[in-house]
Amino acid sequence: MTFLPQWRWRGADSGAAKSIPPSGRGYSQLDWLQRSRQLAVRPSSALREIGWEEVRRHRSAGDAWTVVCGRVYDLTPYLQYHPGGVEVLLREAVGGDATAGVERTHPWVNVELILRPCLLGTVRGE
Ligand code: HEM
Repeated sequence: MTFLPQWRWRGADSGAAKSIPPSGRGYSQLDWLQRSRQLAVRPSSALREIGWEEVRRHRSAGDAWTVVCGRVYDLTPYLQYHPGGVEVLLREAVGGDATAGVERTHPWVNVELILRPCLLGTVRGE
């Protein structure tokens, strides 16, 4: 059996070796679980309604908000742990609505659970 380090496995569709996540060891979903436990989950009293114009202002790798199913998340700490890589999130999630992308690529992923410490509130009007 050929051993592939976890950031260079073969994609089921392409067969080509991928180089994601980009940062090497220490960025698996289990590492995120460990990291996320160090982040405080906001109490429900701290959650708020957030407008789209505010979401759109947080659109960089250092300040990355997104919306999935009407919930607003600060994705910044999760970016480097995303198994699909950082770039796709910056392109299709950050500063906007990631719901369609999640549904298209991995509808089975429990975003609500994974991003629990990242939850900021809900989108106004949804
Ligand atoms: C914003 C919240 C998101 C979370 C929490 C998340 C989480 C995850 C997780 C856990 C996986 C591994 C799934 C598995 O192996 O079964 C994954 C893979 C992937 N994600 Fe996401 N994702 C998010 C958004 C997105 C978006 C918006 C896109 C693209 C539009 C995307 C593209 C991908 C791709 C392409 C993979 C597959 C990587 C591979 O195996 O080659 N993700 N994501």
